[in-house]
This record gives sequence, structure tokens and C-alpha cells, in this order.
Amino acid sequence: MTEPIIDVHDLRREFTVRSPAGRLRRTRTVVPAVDGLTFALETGSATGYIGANGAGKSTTIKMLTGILVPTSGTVRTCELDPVRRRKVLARRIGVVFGQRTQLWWDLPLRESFRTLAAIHRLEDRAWQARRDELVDRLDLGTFLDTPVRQLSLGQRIRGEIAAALLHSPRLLILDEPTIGLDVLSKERLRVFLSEQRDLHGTTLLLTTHDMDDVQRLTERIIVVDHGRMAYDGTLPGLAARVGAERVMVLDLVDPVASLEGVPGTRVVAVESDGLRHRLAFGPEQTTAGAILEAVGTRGQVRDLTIEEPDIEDVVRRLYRAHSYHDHQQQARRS
Ligand SMILES: Nc1ncnc2c1ncn2[C@@H]1O[C@H](COP(=O)(O)OP(=O)(O)OP(=O)(O)O)[C@@H](O)[C@H]1O
Repeated sequence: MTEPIIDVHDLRREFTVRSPAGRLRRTRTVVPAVDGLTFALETGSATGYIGANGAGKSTTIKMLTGILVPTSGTVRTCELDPVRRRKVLARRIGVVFGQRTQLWWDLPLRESFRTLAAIHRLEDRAWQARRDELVDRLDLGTFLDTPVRQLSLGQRIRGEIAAALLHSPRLLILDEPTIGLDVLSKERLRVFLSEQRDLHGTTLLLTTHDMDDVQRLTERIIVVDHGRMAYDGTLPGLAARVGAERVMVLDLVDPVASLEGVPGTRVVAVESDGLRHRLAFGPEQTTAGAILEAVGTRGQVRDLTIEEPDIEDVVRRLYRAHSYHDHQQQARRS
């Protein structure tokens, strides 16, 4: 069996924060930023790594890429110890931080690519072909010769992503890649990333607060909360876990006053004088087919759609449930 591309076991990272306590004394507080994480990612997979501000996402990414040394536990990225083999690892991964540039501020992208190719010791023909592909797919042609500091945010992020992919890494780690981008730029970036994954089998790991990124780009989500694993699975699985409801919107041929009493459902709204009904249901309670059958005995259905739960709401519910669970555990311990 091949080794996972990322393999993390009981990973911890603490920070010691010193703060003034009176005029001369300082207190030391230990912050467990990452607190015992274990997970593995398969090659070619796409995973959303999500959590509230301060949950430990960036700290994890820094340990995966060898920037930070773990306090304890083990990390392997692309079959390497990231801290000890950081240089070799840099040739196998690409990293993009949406809020920080990794490009040379005063150089145009064209020069940055040349410099990166030299750093990675890439063969001329190979990197130039790759550059041309990236320029084409990311539409960089019109600003290749503009210094990075003069680029708009959207142009710079595209440049960052091209730079991170120039050496064709097996793993691309993106930390908030779409932050601050407009809707169209976000969409283009998502299309590009999915395409790269399909074409080159690039493994994607992304942290984001944008649930559309998660929904569009990944098939698995890992949710961290206070440095600990709060959830690891699929989005629909998460929705089911927190009891999020789907809503069936039914358009009837003739008006019906109410669809109250359809087993496993809750009436959310009756609209258009009884022609349109919204019924909420939990996947554990009933199925769309069963609802349709029950409604069919009370009126003829013209059309139906199913609205999936709002993912932002699903994640919020998970955080709430998780911190409640944490409080309970702490109360039991004390
Ligand atoms: N260098 C540091 N020194 C002290 N504390 C730190 C340091 N870096 C991170 N922390 C703390 O560790 C915790 C996790 O921070 P981290 O940046 O990993 O969170 P995050 O999930 O990436 O948050 P965000 O979504 O805001 O980027 C926070 O409480 C943060 O204050």
C-alpha cells in the first residue's frame, strides 16, 4: 500500500505567551494551538481544512510544510519529515497563502518564474512548457511583465498559484486562496484548481472560511476546533451529524391548505395561496420518495426541488455542539 501524501499522528504544537502581570512580573500562558490531531490524506484527494479563527489551521499547515516544529507527535508530508527534509519537500509541494505574497514584490511574474525555475533546478523545456500552460489557463498574459506590487489582488493570487505550480508539485496547499476575491475571480480559480486536479492528479488541501470553496473543490472536510478534530468526513455526513434539515419545495397542480402531518416532515411555509409548500425533513427521519408518496395522496405534484442545508449554518451548528461538548468535559474534570 502506498503511504498517504500527508500522515499526521497525535500532532501537537504549543505556544508560550508571556504577558505583563503587574509592573515587574510576567505570566506565562501555554496556548495549545494544535492539540492531538491524527489524520491521513490520500494522493489525489481534495480536502477542506476548516475551523473558526484561531482554531489551529495555519499552525497545522506550518507544521505540514516544515516551517514550524511540532511540540510532539509525528508529521509526514510526501513521505518526508517536513522539518528535517524541508528543501527536498519544497520540490514536491506548492503552498499559497492568500494573505501573504511569496513572489518578489519588485519583479514581474515572468522574472519570478525564471528565478523559481532556477531554485527548483527545472529543466528549461519542461518549465517553460508548464509556464505557458499556466499563463494560458490562469490568463496571466496581459500582466506578465508588470511588477508584482502593481498587480490587483486577483492578478496577484493567480500569479501566486502559477508560481506554486510551476514545478508541478504533487501536493498543493492553499491557505485561504480566495480571500478578498470577487465572485467571478473566485469561480475562475475554483474551475482552474479542479482542472489541475483532474489533469495532473494534484492533491489539494485548502483552508478556507468560504464554504463555496469547500463545496466546489473538496470531497472531504476536516473541521478543527481549539486545535482538536471536530469532524472528519463528507459535507452531507456533517449535515446529517448536526441534524441539518433539507427542504423539499413542492408545487401543486391545485391549491391545498396545508401539508401538515406528512410523516417525518415539518411545514416551513405555504406560499402562492396553497400552490407551493416547503417541507423540512431530516435524512434520518424520512426520504424524498416517502414524502412524495404521502403528498401524492393529498394533491397532484407539478414540480419539486430540494434545497440542501446551508453549509455555513451546518458548520456553525458543529462549532456550537463541539464547544458545548468541551464545556461538559471540562466541567466533569473540574
Ligand atoms: N506565534 C504564535 N505565538 C503565540 N500564539 C500563537 C502563535 N501562532 C498562533 N498562535 C495561537 O494559536 C492558536 C491557533 O492559531 P492559528 O493561526 O493556527 O489559527 P487559524 O485557525 O489559522 O486562525 P485564522 O482562521 O484566524 O487564520 C491561536 O490561539 C493563536 O493565537
